[in-house]
Amino acid sequence: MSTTVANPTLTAPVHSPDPNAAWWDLNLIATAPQEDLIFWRLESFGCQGMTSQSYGEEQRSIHAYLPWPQTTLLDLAALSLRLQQDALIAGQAIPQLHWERLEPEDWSSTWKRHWQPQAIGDKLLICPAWLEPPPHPGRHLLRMDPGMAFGTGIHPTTQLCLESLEMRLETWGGEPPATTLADVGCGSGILSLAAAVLGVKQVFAVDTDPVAVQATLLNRDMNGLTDRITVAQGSLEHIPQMVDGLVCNILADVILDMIPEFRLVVNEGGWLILSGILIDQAKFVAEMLEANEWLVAALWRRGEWCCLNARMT
Ligand SMILES: C[S@@+](CC[C@H](N)C(=O)[O-])C[C@H]1O[C@@H](n2cnc3c(N)ncnc32)[C@H](O)[C@@H]1O
Repeated sequence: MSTTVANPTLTAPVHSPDPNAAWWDLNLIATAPQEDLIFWRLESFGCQGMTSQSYGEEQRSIHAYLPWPQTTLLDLAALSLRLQQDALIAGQAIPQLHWERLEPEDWSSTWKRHWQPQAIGDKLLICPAWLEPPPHPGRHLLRMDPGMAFGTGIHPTTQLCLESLEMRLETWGGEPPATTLADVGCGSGILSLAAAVLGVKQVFAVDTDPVAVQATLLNRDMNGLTDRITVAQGSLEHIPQMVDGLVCNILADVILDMIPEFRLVVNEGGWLILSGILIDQAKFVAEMLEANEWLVAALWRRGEWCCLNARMT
């Protein structure tokens, strides 16, 4: 059995769920090819903490969470209808949505049960902090407790950024091609941690959400990277110095606004890794990059999501 977790949503305003509130636990049984579309619909609806458990090759049990009582039974019925319509339009089997109410505090621990260690790219193994890591020869171990912040490493956008970082930071002649990096919208800190273990000497992580700042500090210290990662609450303007590279996994709208500012923090010859971008938004983001004298060197895609790698022209 394998497990994937997305925590929490990308498309709703990113905020931290209140562990003192009750939640709806939504469950759908679907097949693997249906998964992307269902995740997309659940995210658009504002669901959080999505998980997908595999049984055999094809079957998936998908869980997602919505706050109670802000979400009424009528809302759930509407979501169910949307999911059915999506499946009909895509010519897929109709998934059945079931829901139950979770009492306060259950939410924060429930999704953790579904999250298992996961190898990403060729060099990383992400392991929930509360589990014993499996053997991981040739891989750097990152122990993560994202708490209520985004960034378990399972969302496609996080994976695309991790894999891009790995490719970018391949050592040539023993020296990694970046010594400083900014991680804008650090969430759990997963990208900062990965960059540090892959060789970046100093990482500057920022996030507007104090919950994310706390999670990054916790994960940084738990992984023995205290002296390599500086964390601040805020955004681009809180990067304290010029950097060689910048990674940013937020939403396309936010990234579009930031693009004109990237040159103010990235050194000559520097590079960008940008995700949180839907595939049909990629063209706008690429055009904005080019208009600001960035060369789009690669586009990596996973499902509906993509990641742009750019360098300064
Ligand atoms: C999708 S999460 C990415 C987390 C992590 N970097 C990853 O790749 O898994 C986006 C994060 O960006 C933060 N954020 C949103 N708008 C921001 C902004 N304008 N400046 C800095 N951080 C922002 C959110 O609080 C959230 O933690």
